Amino acid sequence: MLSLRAVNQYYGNQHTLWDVDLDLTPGVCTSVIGLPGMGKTTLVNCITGYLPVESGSMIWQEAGGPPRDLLTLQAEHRSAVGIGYVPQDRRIFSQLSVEENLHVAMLAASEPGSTMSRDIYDLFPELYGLRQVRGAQLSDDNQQQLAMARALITRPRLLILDEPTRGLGQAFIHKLGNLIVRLNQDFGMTILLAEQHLSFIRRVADRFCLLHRGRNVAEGEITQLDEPMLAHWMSPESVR
Ligand SMILES: Nc1ncnc2c1ncn2[C@@H]1O[C@H](COP(=O)(O)OP(=O)(O)OP(=O)(O)O)[C@@H](O)[C@H]1O
Repeated sequence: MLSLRAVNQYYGNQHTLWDVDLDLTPGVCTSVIGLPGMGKTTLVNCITGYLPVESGSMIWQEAGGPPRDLLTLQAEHRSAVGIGYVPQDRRIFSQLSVEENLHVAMLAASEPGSTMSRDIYDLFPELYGLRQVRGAQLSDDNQQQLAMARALITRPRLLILDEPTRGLGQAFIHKLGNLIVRLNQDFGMTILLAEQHLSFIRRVADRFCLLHRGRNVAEGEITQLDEPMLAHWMSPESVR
């Protein structure tokens, strides 16, 4: 579905991503893991188009469709090809109600004639009772649900989540895990999850890609993410 080859990114003259290769397979949940500052957010922002890439390629291809060079598309056009994004800071409109936030997302998706679907409230039943409540008045858990609902209302084929568990309690994290598994297994959605919460990653992801100082140093099935690998790349000593 999405193939990255030799992606390099710089912040000014700071070389941040180094020759990153990554393949996302349809229907598979892949987690980009790594300690803080290793480049997870930078990588997802390069895929969504919010950050420019210095060199490399990103090819998007769906079954039966032609390959498309994502790097030629602006961020808003990448969402139109089927990429939904839930950023770490959620970016919901705090002065708009839940329903207005969802309407804005639908308008931005530029699907002429599409109407607000009740399906989204089937996935997020708590939001139904909060339709008229402004974003700023929602709890953190409900803001996260709204950010996900906003990304899902455009029916993406690839959903990208950047540290969705950050700052949230265990009960909500459990519920979030159930939702991600459901989207992946029941709806066949391809998911890219930037995370560092290991038990959550093990529960929801099929595959991992481990970033260390902006390089993809290991990848594979989630069952291959074993203790020696974690000790080597994800312990405090590994940043020295
Ligand atoms: N806007 C920016 N300008 C300059 N450097 C940045 C910027 N954003 C991130 N960086 C740097 O790029 C590197 C990778 O950061 P990034 O946020 O991608 O890591 P991360 O793995 O997502 O970390 P975290 O888990 O803390 O979100 C870090 O050294 C960070 O300080």
